Amino acid sequence: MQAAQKSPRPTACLVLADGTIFYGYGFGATGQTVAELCFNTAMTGYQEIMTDPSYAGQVVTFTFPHIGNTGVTAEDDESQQGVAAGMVVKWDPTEPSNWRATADLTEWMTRQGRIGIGGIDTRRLTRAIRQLGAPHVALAHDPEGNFDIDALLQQARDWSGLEGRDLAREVSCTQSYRWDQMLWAWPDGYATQTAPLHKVVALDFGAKRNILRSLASAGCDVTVLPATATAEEVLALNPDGVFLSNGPGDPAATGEYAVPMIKGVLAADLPVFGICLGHQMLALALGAKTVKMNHGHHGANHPVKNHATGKVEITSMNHGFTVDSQSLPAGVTETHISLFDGSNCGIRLADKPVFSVQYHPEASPGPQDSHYLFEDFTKAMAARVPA
Ligand SMILES: NC(=O)CC[C@H](N)C(=O)O
Repeated sequence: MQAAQKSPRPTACLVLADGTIFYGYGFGATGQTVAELCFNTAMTGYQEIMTDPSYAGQVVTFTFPHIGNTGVTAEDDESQQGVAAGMVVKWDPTEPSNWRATADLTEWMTRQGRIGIGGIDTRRLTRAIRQLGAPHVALAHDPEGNFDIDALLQQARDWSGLEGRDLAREVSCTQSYRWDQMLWAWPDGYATQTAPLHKVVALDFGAKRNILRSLASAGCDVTVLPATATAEEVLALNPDGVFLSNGPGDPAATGEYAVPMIKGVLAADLPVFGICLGHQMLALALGAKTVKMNHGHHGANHPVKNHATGKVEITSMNHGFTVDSQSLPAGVTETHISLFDGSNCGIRLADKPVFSVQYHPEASPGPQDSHYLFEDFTKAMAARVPA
């Protein structure tokens, strides 16, 4: 008997604002969504990527073809719910084959209300993203295969994009809370800290859980505050240091609340550490500018040069905006640069333990070369002589 043939009728389509259409097979939720399209080159960690709040407003193209092979497990969620708008893959998601899997990816995508499209020539699509610069797209999934292409194209063209969008406020927690979970494995062995030594206030602009775990494992007692917390609210908790999280959207659109809060914290002379959106916000508060990139950096294999050590760190990245290094004011040192395009990847105040990086030292997913930054932060807090 012949094996059942898959229906040739496409059940999903991806419409780029320039009019290019990709047809494929839908999985996960049905319906349609409009977003910016980016690509991620990581070989693993699709669940962490899909649940990273920094991907709000973006559909992610996975350039690695084996997506779905480790299934999903709640332990790997980087936030409470799927936040990337959708996913594009080359093959239909692979069946899970992993002892940690509690569900398969397609079922999880349905539960999360996220649309997936498989059967796409992701190499061709990635080239289009590089050429067009992160295009606006409409992604639709209909099991009957009925698509109103003109309407989808119009939606992609009408979408206002991420520039000027403040999404951090939307994905942030609304109430403050304490974080107490450790990493299950520390890069140099297992987490050893039992009693937290440093009181840290972490501003949640869309914080990934592994960042909070990394802080806790480095010896921080972490209190998380909503994105719009003021400097007074931060300082009222009497922290030893302040952490600025990653998050989605345009950093410049958060200036109304993030910049005055950071300026207030800097005036209190506390150690400050920022990651990704937190890095961009710190740069803005110090007087620098941020700009939109052509297609951003999204992957787990990006080489970054650390100017202080001369070493190249392989890093995890996810950003579509960047700090304009030409705009860094006097007193702010560029500490790291991307070896892909020379863009800024880190800053530090010359005379204070205030520093931030554009990439993701929490490595979720990704390499752990830059984990030392969490220790640099705790060392700065340990060295601090309270006023
Ligand atoms: N991961 C992040 O924090 C991303 C920061 C910002 N939304 C950007 O795209 O550049």
